[in-house]
Amino acid sequence: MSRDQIYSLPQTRIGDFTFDDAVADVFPDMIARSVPGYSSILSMIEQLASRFIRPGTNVYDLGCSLGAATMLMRGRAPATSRIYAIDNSPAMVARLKEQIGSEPNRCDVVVQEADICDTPMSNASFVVMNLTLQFVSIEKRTELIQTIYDSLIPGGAMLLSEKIRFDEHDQNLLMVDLHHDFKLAHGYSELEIAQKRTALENRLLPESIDEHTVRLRDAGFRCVAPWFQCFNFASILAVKMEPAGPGTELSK
Ligand SMILES: C[S@@+](CC[C@H](N)C(=O)[O-])C[C@H]1O[C@@H](n2cnc3c(N)ncnc32)[C@H](O)[C@@H]1O
Ligand SMILES: O=C(O)C(=O)C[C@]1(C(=O)O)C=C[C@@H](O)C=C1
Repeated sequence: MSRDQIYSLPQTRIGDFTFDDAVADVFPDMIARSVPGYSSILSMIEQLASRFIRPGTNVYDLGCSLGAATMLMRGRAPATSRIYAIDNSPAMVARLKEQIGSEPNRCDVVVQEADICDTPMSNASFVVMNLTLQFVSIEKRTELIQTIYDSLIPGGAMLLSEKIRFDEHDQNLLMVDLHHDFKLAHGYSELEIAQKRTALENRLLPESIDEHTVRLRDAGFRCVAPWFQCFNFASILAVKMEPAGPGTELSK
């Protein structure tokens, strides 16, 4: 695995962070050393795939990067389901297309270079947005979450992982600081951390768990369960409930 050294030398002008060839080349190392709990989240995506993916349905990995979640889900998905792995970074999509082929007795994987905000979705049993919504402009997030909700079959689920912010000032500072310590402990220098922070400033827009929860509930998800948090990263499972059976009280 190539080591991420993108921000190791001083830069005179730090441009906005982009998912270009340089990032795609080192992405597995970058994300493992930058996101506390990334490997745990991936292994839970695999577990959830077994539970939620239904035969004959679609699965969406939105902002799939190099397809880490897609590969794990494919191992658990019925052969009659289909995974759409979507990303708008040509560098990520090219690498994933090279790697993924058809495998006997495994479901199809369709890799698409597209903006997830313009992607039609339907008949979905499981939708994953692992650290992607944070890069979508805030004005477009509500419509995107609604599109996902509408595309899900009853009983289908969405997993949303995000970098988060905290309303309480001291708590926010503490979590940002602990994330900083995490990066130092994983071999990044103060310079690398500072330069990447500048690059991400206008690109990665974190919201609070409450803001995410309210948006998910407003879209129609009745079960919204934050299930993971480590410092300023969190993951939420949202389930579209089956319609209530005859005689069952609907409690909203
Ligand atoms: C942090 S990475 C996601 C990591 C990946 N989901 C995983 O589990 O390894 C964010 C990805 O989202 C993609 N992305 C950001 N905005 C997007 C958009 N509007 N449409 C499609 N992909 C997007 C980026 O190109 C990048 O590959
Ligand atoms: O390095 C950071 O501070 C991050 O926020 C990590 C993060 C992310 O959350 O998406 C940022 C960009 C890279 O894609 C990998 C990880």
